[in-house]
Amino acid sequence: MIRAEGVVAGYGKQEILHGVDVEALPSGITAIFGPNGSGKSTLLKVLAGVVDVWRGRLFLGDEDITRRTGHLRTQLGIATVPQGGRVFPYLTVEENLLMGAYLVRDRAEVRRRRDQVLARFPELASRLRQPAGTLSGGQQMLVSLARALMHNPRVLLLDEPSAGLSPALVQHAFREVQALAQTGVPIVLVEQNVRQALRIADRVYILVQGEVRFCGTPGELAGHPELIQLYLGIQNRRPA
Ligand SMILES: Nc1ncnc2c1ncn2[C@@H]1O[C@H](COP(=O)(O)OP(=O)(O)OP(=O)(O)O)[C@@H](O)[C@H]1O
Repeated sequence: MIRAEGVVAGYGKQEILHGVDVEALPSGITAIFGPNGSGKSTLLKVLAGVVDVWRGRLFLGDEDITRRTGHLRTQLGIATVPQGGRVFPYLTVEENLLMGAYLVRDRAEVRRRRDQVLARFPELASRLRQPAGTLSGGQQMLVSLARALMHNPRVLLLDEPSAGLSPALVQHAFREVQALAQTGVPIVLVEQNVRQALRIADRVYILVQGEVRFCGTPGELAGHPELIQLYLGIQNRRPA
């Protein structure tokens, strides 16, 4: 699965990640938590190929992808849903979905994936001709997830799918993410909403100032109330 080994990366001259080792589970949800500015989104961008690796290596399965461009990584099956979901607002829902399969030449295959994705997200099926920018925040998030699935990804990188959603929609978004993971797509999830994310995570990393401070299961994390309180802002002993 996707793996970072001793990754050092940053912006300009500013080093943000100082030798990060992270390995996503081959199935299920690997959650990355940590305080604001600790480098979580940067790590996802490094995995996606948006931010360059300065030192260290990245692997997808056995393949070294450290020097692969973002475009090539997409071809290899790494799909990203950026923070806030981001749809193409003036394109219809259907056009947004088709953008997700832009690498696929075979039209029948594109139709097959589209039908599969719409079966997964039936509330989008009745809105195919609607400009995506006119959908609610929660629906836009579904469009982003659906578009990422059109890639038929080997791994899905999700950056704060709950950002900007109302509490009811947050629940909905997490249910969808969990359901996606249960279909067999491994997910790397960056989330501020730690309580909700802990309910669905299978492995947890805590990143602090660009370094990994914890790796384990949610159950193992529950045995470290000091980490939970210090870095995740949760007061009670049991996180979920
Ligand atoms: N494009 C950029 N150029 C320069 N610095 C950046 C850029 N993007 C992020 N940074 C800096 O990198 C550091 C880590 O940011 P990052 O967004 O990865 O943190 P984060 O853990 O995802 O934070 P948050 O939880 O607040 O989203 C921050 O100090 C941020 O200001």
